Amino acid sequence: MLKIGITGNIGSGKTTVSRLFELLGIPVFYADDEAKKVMTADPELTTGIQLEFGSEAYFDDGTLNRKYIAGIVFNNPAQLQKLNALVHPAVFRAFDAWVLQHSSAPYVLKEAAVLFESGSYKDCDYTILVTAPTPMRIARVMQRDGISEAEAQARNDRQMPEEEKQALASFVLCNDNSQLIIPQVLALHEQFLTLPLPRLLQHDIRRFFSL
Ligand SMILES: CC(C)(COP(=O)(O)OP(=O)(O)OC[C@H]1O[C@@H](n2cnc3c(N)ncnc32)[C@H](O)[C@@H]1O)[C@@H](O)C(=O)NCCC(=O)NCCS
Ligand SMILES: Nc1ncnc2c1ncn2[C@@H]1O[C@H](COP(=O)(O)OP(=O)(O)OP(=O)(O)O)[C@@H](O)[C@H]1O
Repeated sequence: MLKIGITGNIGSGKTTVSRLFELLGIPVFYADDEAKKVMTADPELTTGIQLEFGSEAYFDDGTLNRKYIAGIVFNNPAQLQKLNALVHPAVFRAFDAWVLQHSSAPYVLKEAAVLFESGSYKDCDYTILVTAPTPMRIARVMQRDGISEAEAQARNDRQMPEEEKQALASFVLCNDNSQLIIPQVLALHEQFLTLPLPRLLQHDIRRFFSL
């Protein structure tokens, strides 16, 4: 069974695109959601996070104080690295267990904001990058989350630039409204069902034709 990573910088539309694959019956593991789950459910992790970021990291009822943590980590790369080092191993383990539960699917998707930054793309057979220009992505996130331009920009600045990700991705989906997204998803789905080329070969073909 193929494991396909799907990512894109903030506001690119990777969750929207992943939902389209779900409509086609493809199981999707949402790493960002899983991260939040383990950050409240795994006692070792909650202790580690409190030791690193203080007891304000959680509300009295045990829920995660996302705004507080976001305020720290998205303005300080070293703090973000510490949080990633605590959280990512637990998410990787959860993904491995999840894959075993979906072994009858033709392929599965792992949706992750930091697929390339975390190195978890190396565990995928193929990767999809969803792209859109930065101002469009920032505007989408401001509208979706009701955050300021500076807050959205700070998160964007903590991510690897889109151009660097394009060089690593097996497939690129353009979600800037210049091309319809559903036909792009359908074409990729057909390809994954019928043409499971090894990742390296696919990557080399794309590079050869400058796709
Ligand atoms: C700091 C937290 C609590 C903020 O939560 P909040 O609900 O406000 O944001 P959310 O998780 O939905 O993230 C929104 C967007 O921020 C960006 N983002 C999130 N985590 C990271 C990260 N580690 N590095 C860079 N950008 C990130 C992504 O574009 C993401 O889609 C949360 O993002 C978090 O715990 N991040 C660290 C864990 C992590 O890496 N998760 C993602 C993949 S496992
Ligand atoms: N093609 C599109 N046209 C207009 N709006 C879109 C399009 N694609 C996504 N959006 C909207 O943009 C916002 C961001 O999309 P989405 O949540 O899928 O992005 P994301 O890459 O998962 O973001 P994040 O990294 O913040 O989790 C959402 O409100 C979504 O409805």
